[in-house]
Amino acid sequence: MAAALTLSATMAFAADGLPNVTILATGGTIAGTGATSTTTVGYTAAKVGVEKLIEAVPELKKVANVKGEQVFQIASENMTNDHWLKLAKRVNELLAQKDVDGIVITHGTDTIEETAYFLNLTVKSTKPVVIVGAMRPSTAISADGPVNLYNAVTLAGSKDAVGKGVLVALNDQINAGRDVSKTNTSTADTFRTPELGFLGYMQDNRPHFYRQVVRKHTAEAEFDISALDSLPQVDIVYGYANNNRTALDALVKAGAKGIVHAGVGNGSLSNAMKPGLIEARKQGVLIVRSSRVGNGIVARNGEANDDELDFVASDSLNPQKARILLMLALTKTTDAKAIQKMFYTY
Ligand SMILES: NC(=O)C[C@H](N)C(=O)O
Repeated sequence: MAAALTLSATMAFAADGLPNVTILATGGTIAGTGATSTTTVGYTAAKVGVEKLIEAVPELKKVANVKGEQVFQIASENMTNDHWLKLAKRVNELLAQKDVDGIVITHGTDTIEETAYFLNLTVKSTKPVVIVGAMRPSTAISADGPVNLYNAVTLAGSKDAVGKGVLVALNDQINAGRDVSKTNTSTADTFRTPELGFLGYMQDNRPHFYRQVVRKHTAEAEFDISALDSLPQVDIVYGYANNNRTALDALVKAGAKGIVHAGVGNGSLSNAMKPGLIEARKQGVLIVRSSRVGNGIVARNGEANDDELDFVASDSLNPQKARILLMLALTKTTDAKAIQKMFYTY
């Protein structure tokens, strides 16, 4: 295990009594600029640097000693496995330092839920990690970035956030990185944990927690990316009426080691798709049955006989999160039964 890992951590706080929070900036709309103050949709993401983001919220100084680092500057639709590996390694390096109490990551909202789950499984510390974004660019009359950033820094500097896994905080709500999803293309209240609910509120300069995720994460997770410079190729195929296996076959031919099937309903497989998945499995490709529904459990041996087909059921992970767990699982094993266990653990 790498020397930089902190398996259990307490927050030290600086001499002035404030926590030391590092903001890692990665781009997104929170750093976006529009042509006018009323432009809320047709803007350019990833333009404003981390120092400017910090300067825009002088109130941050009251809640933490804040340092900023520009890790990259992208719209989050361009997020890649390489970006995740770089980010997770930097987070682990920083959290191993005694003078870092928490991390905030500013991020585009389109893939926030994926980065949050990736870090939830690869950060080796119990110190708070909070991901934040905005739905409106920094230049908008109604910009949500400043208050979201203020709340995220407050949360990352709070002892209440220790050991809670990677958190996503926007719109005064705290969501778990495992479960949160973007549910609306453009409104400020887009981040939700459908049905299971969010964990708590940010209000009056402090977090108010009401629930906690019981699945393993961060310091308890078994995945170690410290020596990795790539991840196994895992892709997603989508279920829909009148579908076919063309995309699936192309992905398998292109070298996919795993396929997540975003099936209809409870992860159902059409007669057109099923033979392709069975063939792929026979060639050694791991198959995870997930659902495009976005809510609920895909039950093992429910809509397909996973025992017989040697498939994995995604439990409650949506396809994009199932892809992340399958990639990390494949860094440890290619045994479908062992991977199924991971889907019930994380
Ligand atoms: N609101 C946003 O941040 C959307 C933007 N496309 C991004 O994910 O970078």
